[in-house]
Amino acid sequence: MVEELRQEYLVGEEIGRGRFGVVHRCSALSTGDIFAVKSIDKSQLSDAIDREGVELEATLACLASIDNPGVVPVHAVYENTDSIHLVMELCEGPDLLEWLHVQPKPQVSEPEAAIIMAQLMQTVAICHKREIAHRDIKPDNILFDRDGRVRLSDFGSATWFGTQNSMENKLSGLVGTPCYVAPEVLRGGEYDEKIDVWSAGVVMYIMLSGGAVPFGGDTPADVFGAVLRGNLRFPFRIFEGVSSAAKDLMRKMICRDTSRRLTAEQVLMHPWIVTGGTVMDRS
Ligand SMILES: Nc1ncnc2c1ncn2[C@@H]1O[C@H](COP(=O)(O)OP(=O)(O)OP(=O)(O)O)[C@@H](O)[C@H]1O
Repeated sequence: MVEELRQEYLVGEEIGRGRFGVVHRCSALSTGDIFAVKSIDKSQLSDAIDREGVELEATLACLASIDNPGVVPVHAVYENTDSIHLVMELCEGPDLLEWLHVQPKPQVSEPEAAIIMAQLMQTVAICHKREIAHRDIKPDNILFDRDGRVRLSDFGSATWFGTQNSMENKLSGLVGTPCYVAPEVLRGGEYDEKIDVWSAGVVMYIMLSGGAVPFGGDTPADVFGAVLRGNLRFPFRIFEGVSSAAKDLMRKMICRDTSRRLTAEQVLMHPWIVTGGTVMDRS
């Protein structure tokens, strides 16, 4: 652990763990304020893309969180040659994945899902305006603060697509999580920030289906095949009570043709979001 972190914070119990990071609760020794600290052991990162991601994570998480209440604020960063530690606001609530598992009813209601989607897409729209693509939107990276407000976390796969960074603002690299990743990422060519809209659409589908994924399979290869085919279906037994407005929005987010896929800004203007998921036309 970096010495300055040890001098300024008391690191407590583990509260989360991902592929790269271990997250602990911690308290500032000077004020007693409670935070979360995500620690990444750099020696565990064998892949060049992963190493690049870790270096960028702190910078992009800070940039994304300025005047953007939907991103977990980063309070301090400590780094040495072996590890990097991000001291962040502690999100007290469960992440969306845990929250979906503790739902007493099988499906999230449309108004509940619309609030989550509106907050998520406002956050994503601000990130995209700042030329930051998150590239790993999924329920485990959607946290809730103590007021129940959505906080997008884990900028470990994020990248900056500013004009000086890459030709014609195009991105590349195989990143993301199988069920949520957009087909253009899997195809291996260039892509843009609309990959986040696809992943957010998959999150919406999971919320309204009570946990079913649009593109599943027994192995990652099966999932990738299903994503590449991109054949979006709304099985009647699962989506019987879901409005056609919600399905219309999901079709426009989980859309293989990127020129027709909505931008994050356009998602915010869709009638299902604007009416807070209260459109009553069931189909
Ligand atoms: N600020 C926070 N407050 C509370 N819990 C957090 C916070 N940040 C992360 N966590 C918890 O720690 C877990 C792992 O964090 P995170 O997703 O950032 O790690 P990671 O190694 O980058 O994960 P991934 O495998 O998704 O790349 C999260 O799923 C969440 O439950």
